[in-house]
Amino acid sequence: MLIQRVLGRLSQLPRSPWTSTRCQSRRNVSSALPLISIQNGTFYRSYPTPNDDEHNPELYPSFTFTLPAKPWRSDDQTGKQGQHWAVVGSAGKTALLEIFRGRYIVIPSHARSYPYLSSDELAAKDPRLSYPDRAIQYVGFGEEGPQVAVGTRAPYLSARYESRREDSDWSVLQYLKGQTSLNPLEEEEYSTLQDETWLEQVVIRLKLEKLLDMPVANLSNGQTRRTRIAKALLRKPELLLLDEPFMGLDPASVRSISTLLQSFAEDSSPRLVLGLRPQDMWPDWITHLLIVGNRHRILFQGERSRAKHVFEVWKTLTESNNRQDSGKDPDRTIYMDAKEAWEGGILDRQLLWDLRLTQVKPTNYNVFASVGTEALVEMDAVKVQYGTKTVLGGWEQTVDGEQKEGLHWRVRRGQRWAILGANGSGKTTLLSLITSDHPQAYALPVRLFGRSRLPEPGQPGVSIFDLQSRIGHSSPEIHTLFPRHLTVRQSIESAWAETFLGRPLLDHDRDSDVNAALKFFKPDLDPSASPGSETDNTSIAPKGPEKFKVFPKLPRSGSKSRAVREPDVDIEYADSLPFSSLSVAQQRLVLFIRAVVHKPDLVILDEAFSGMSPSLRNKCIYFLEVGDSRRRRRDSTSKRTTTRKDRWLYDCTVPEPDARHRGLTDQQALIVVSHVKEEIPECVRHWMRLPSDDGFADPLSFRIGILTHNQSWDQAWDIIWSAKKMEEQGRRAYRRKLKDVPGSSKVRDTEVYELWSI
Ligand SMILES: Nc1ncnc2c1ncn2[C@@H]1O[C@H](COP(=O)(O)OP(=O)(O)OP(=O)(O)O)[C@@H](O)[C@H]1O
Repeated sequence: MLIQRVLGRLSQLPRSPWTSTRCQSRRNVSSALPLISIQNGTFYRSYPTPNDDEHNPELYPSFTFTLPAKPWRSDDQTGKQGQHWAVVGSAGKTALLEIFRGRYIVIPSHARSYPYLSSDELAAKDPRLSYPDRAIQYVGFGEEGPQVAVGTRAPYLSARYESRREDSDWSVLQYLKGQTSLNPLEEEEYSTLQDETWLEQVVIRLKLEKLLDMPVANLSNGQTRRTRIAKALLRKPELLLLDEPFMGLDPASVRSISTLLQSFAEDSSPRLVLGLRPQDMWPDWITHLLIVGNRHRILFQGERSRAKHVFEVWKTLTESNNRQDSGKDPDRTIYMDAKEAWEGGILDRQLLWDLRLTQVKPTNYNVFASVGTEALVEMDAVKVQYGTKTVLGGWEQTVDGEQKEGLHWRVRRGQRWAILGANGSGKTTLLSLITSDHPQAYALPVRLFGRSRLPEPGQPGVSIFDLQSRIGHSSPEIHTLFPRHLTVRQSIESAWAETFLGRPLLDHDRDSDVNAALKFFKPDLDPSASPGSETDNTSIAPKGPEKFKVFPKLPRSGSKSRAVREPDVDIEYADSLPFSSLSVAQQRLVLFIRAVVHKPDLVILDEAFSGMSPSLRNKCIYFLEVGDSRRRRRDSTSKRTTTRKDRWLYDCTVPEPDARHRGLTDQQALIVVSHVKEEIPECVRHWMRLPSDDGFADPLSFRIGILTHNQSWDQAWDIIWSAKKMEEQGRRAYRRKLKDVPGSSKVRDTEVYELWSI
C-alpha cells in the first residue's frame, strides 16, 4: 500500500521534475561563516604519545583549510566563483574526508571547528544539525562490494537470483525509509522520515521510481549506488562527502550522476565534497582540488585552473635534464616544493602516472582476433525473465541471416571477449548463467564445455565441480562473499578447491605456480616490501633505493611432482597474512591471482581490477597476457617487451625459460566485464554491448562485434558507448574491416550471428 501511495503520488508529479523540484529544494543560506575551518591542525588516529611515531603517525600536519558555507554557486553579478571541492588521491583521501566530518584527534584541539553549524540560522532550521555527525554525512563506495552497502541476505551467489523473497528482503522503498528491522522498535532513527515530499523529489531525481518495490539484494551495482546516494540525501545533511561515487558505473551513468550531483551541489542541497581517484573522471563542475600525496600529506590545495599549471611543473620532475635553479624561474617555488615532496617520497612516479603526467609511449597495435576453436560457451535464444520483466535476451539478433529472438552467442577457445553495457543491463546475470550461480542456468539453452547442465541422452550433465575447476572467476560478488580469515596463500590455493573453504588439491607444480605468482606480486602484497598506507599500498613504481631480490630459479613445469613445498623466505609473508588485513585493492589482486593461477579453460574477470591503482591494474594485465616471464620478443597477442628500463617490471619477472606463467594460451578463453576502458586488455578483440533503456542514461541497443587488428580500445570505446556513433561508423566499415582479420572468410561466428566492426 505504502509503495502504491508513493508511486501514485509520483505519477501525479509534472513530467519534467527537474525545474519544479530544484527551486523547492534550494535553501536560502545567508551565513557567511565557514562550514569547516581547520587552522594549522595536525591529526592522529589516537592520542599521540612521545614514543608512538610508527604506529600513530601524524596525518596532514599543520593543515589549514576552509570550506565556506556559501557561496557554492558562481555569481554572475559579483563575479564570485562558487567552490566545489574534490579530494584526489590514491591513498589517504578517505582519511581526509573522515577528518572533515570530525573523526581523528586534532592537535591543538581548537584547530578544527564548524562555525556555520553553531549559527543561529542553522539552529532555527534544525538544532540537531549543530552536531557534525548529523550535519555531515559520508558515503564511501570504494571500500565495499556492491551488496555490502545495503545489506545482503545471500550466503551464496545464487540467492541473489532467486525469486523467493524472505521477510528480511527489504524493498528499496523500505530501505530508503529506514524500515529495515523485523522489530519496528529497533528501526533506525531516520525511519521516522516525515518529509515525504523530499522523498518523492529524491526518488524522481535519482530515477528510482521503477525500483521502489525491488529487494535491495537484487539491485545491480549501479542501482545500488543510486539508492545509497538517495538514502544519504534523505537525511538532509548540510554537507555530503561522497567517496569514489563513480567507481563501477558505466560511462553514461557517470555523466548522468555527475550532472545530478552538480545540481545538488549548486543548490547547496546538500553541499558536496567528492573523493576521487587520480584516474577517475573529474567532473567539469569541480572548481577546487585537494591533491593528496603519500604518507598523508597535501601536495596541492586550491583552484583547479592553478592545479593545471602546477601539474606542468610536476611533469618536469622526471625529465632527465632536471630544471636548473636559475633564480629567475617564475615557477621556482612550485618546483622546489615539488622536488622536496619527491625526495621525501610524498610525490612519486606512480602518482604522476596515475595523474597521467608521465609520457605514455604510443603503441602500434597489431593484435588479431582469434577465430577460436571449440566452443566453451554456447547460448541459443537465451532469455532471462522474472515474471514479465526480461532482464537478458529481450532483443532480436540476425542469426543465419534470419531475425531471431534472445541471445545467441559462442565463446571459443582462444577468444577474448569484453561484455559491455550500462548498469543493470544484465552483465552479471549473463555471467551467472556461465558460472551456474543462476537457477535458470539449468533450464535455459546454455551449453558449457560442450554439455548442458542437465544430463542428456548418452551424456551426463556438466557438474558444478567440473565448472569450478574449468572456470577462473573474480567478481564483486565473490569479493563480498569470500572468507576473510584465509591467508593470502590459502586464498590463492582455493583455486584448486571445490568451494572457498574446501581442501585444495595441490602438488609440486601447483605449489610452484602459486609461489611464482606470489613472487611476481610480492611488492604489491608484502607489507614489508612497500610503504604502508591505510587503504591502498599497491604501489609498484620503484621506491627509493629498495631493490627487490633476484628470484631463485624455479623448477620448470613438468618436473616431478612433490607435495612438499620448499621453504622460501621471499614469499613467507603469504603464509600468515590474512585476507582481511589487505586493502580492497590488494584483496581484488588476490582474487585476480586466484582466477588465473590454475590456468583454467575460461577466465572470467568481472570488474576484477576495480579499486586498483592504474599501475597495479597494468601489472595484472601484464600477468594475464605475459605471465611472470621477462618477455623480449614480440608475438601475435602482445607487442610488450620487458627491458631494464622498466625496472619495476624487470625486477618482478624471470627470464622466459624459468617462467611458470606465460599468459593466456590459445587453449584458454577470456571474458572481461568493465566500465573502464583501461581495464580491458588489448588482447580482447571480441565485444558484446547489452542493451539498456532505464531512463537514466541514453538508450543503447544490442550489438556484438570485433575490433580490427590495428584498433585500440581507446579508439573504439566512445563509438561502442554511443548509439549514434556506432550507427554512423559501424555498418559502413563492416565489410571492409572484416577483411583485415586473417582468416576472416572463415570466421565461423559470422555464419551464426552478425559481427559488427567499427
Ligand atoms: N530477482 C530479481 N528480480 C527482478 N529483477 C532482478 C532480479 N535480480 C536482478 N534483477 C535485475 O536484473 C537487471 C540486471 O542486473 P545485473 O546485475 O545483471 O546488471 P549488470 O549489468 O551487472 O549491472 P552493473 O553494471 O550495475 O553491475 C537489473 O535491472 C536488476 O535490478
